Amino acid sequence: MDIFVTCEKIMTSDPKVHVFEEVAKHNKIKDCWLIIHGKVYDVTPFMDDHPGGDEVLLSATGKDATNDFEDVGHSDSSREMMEKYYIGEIDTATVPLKHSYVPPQQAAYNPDKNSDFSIKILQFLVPLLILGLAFGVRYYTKEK
Ligand code: HEM
Repeated sequence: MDIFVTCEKIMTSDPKVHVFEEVAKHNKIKDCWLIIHGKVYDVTPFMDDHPGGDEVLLSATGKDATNDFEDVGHSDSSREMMEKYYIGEIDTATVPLKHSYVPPQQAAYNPDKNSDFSIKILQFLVPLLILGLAFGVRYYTKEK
């Protein structure tokens, strides 16, 4: 009876909650932990057998690997397989936020800017200069 109560306690007891910093340390072939869908998996025994290879599993350590896992389109059987490696939950508050891309600030387009103004002046002056030059050449080379 006592054993039954102990077993029930273990099965219904709260899962271990890991902090990100601790999970991220397990980033080796012989010691590899992953965070997928808020759960922590110790996939060390699975490294050699993972059909996608051990390199991808290693590259998914030290971060929330949910997107990497889902991007592959893992089968239902692979999801069932995961249960074998489940070792607890992740304290989501400790997971660093993803850096989202912030586009560089661009100066608003302003047609009255100085550079635009000088281009307009040049557009007007250059043809005048060419015309003046042409008249000058004609004047000095004219037979007297
Ligand atoms: C506990 C975690 C994981 C388990 C149990 C697991 C299991 C499996 C299984 C059984 C397959 C064979 C295909 C299928 O049945 O879906 C597979 C393929 C694959 N997995 Fe995982 N996987 C895990 C995590 C990951 C992660 C985090 C990544 C990515 C970083 C990954 C990348 C891949 C790749 C690239 C393939 C090969 C797909 C192909 O060539 O068709 N896996 N995985």
